[in-house]
Amino acid sequence: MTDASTVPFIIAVDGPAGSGKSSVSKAVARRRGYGYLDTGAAYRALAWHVLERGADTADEAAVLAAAADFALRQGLDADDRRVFVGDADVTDAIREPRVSGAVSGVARVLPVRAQVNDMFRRIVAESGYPAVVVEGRDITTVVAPDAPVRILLTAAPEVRAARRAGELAGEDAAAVAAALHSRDAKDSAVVDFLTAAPGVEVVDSTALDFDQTIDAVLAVIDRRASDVQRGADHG
Ligand SMILES: Nc1ncnc2c1ncn2[C@@H]1O[C@H](COP(=O)(O)OP(=O)(O)O)[C@@H](O)[C@H]1O
Ligand SMILES: Nc1ccn([C@@H]2O[C@H](COP(=O)(O)OP(=O)(O)O)[C@@H](O)[C@H]2O)c(=O)n1
Repeated sequence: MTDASTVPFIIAVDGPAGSGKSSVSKAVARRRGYGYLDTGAAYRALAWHVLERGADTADEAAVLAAAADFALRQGLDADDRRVFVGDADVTDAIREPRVSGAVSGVARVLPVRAQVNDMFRRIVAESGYPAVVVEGRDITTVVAPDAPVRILLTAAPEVRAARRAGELAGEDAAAVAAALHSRDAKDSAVVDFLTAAPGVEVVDSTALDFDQTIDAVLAVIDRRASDVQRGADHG
């Protein structure tokens, strides 16, 4: 599945927390042999890095300083979700509530967004995969606005909160829900991932189970890919 001469076909997936972006994108990538890029993991790793330096992500100068010295390693293999900052394996640490609570501070710093977006585009371009599913908040609008497939994955707020609470065993469900909604409110002040930009297809997973959501996303990919092919045939 790796051919460095291939320009990857990008499948851009955005949506709020707990909508299923990571799990659904990963499953789609596995089924099709595509690459998978979790852009939120990079923001989380940078937030971890800021905290590790004893700083606060509310301090923009501290975020910028940490970003200037940020050695992130993250692959595109859906079966290898490990994330490193330097030699530290931060795969589990970046999912901890202290990092989730700090990450929006990193995400609101615009020069940081520009820096990580360049990194995402480079990782995808050099990946060698025929196609890459890239998921986050601003992939359909900023990182890859020309992607042939652009999807906004949504679900009702209470459904998203319940899904996230189900993952964080031992955490208080009401506290998890409050943290998730507060993070969405902060994040959506920076980029709009609650409404679909023109040309972006909405997949609402509120009433869909996990497999049905995967099928809905695959159906969009196949439809868009055949539109692209038809355009090429007639162009
Ligand atoms: N359609 C669905 N039905 C039920 N559970 C789902 C569905 N989509 C995702 N999940 C589960 O919800 C949780 C949150 O999904 P996740 O992929 O982490 O969301 P996001 O990346 O958008 O925050 C995971 O445990 C995942 O397995
Ligand atoms: N493209 C992206 C992806 C994530 N983020 C930030 O990174 C955080 C973590 O993203 P995530 O995708 O891991 O979050 P979940 O949806 O998994 O809860 C978000 O809360 C945003 O602050 C962003 O600003 N832009």
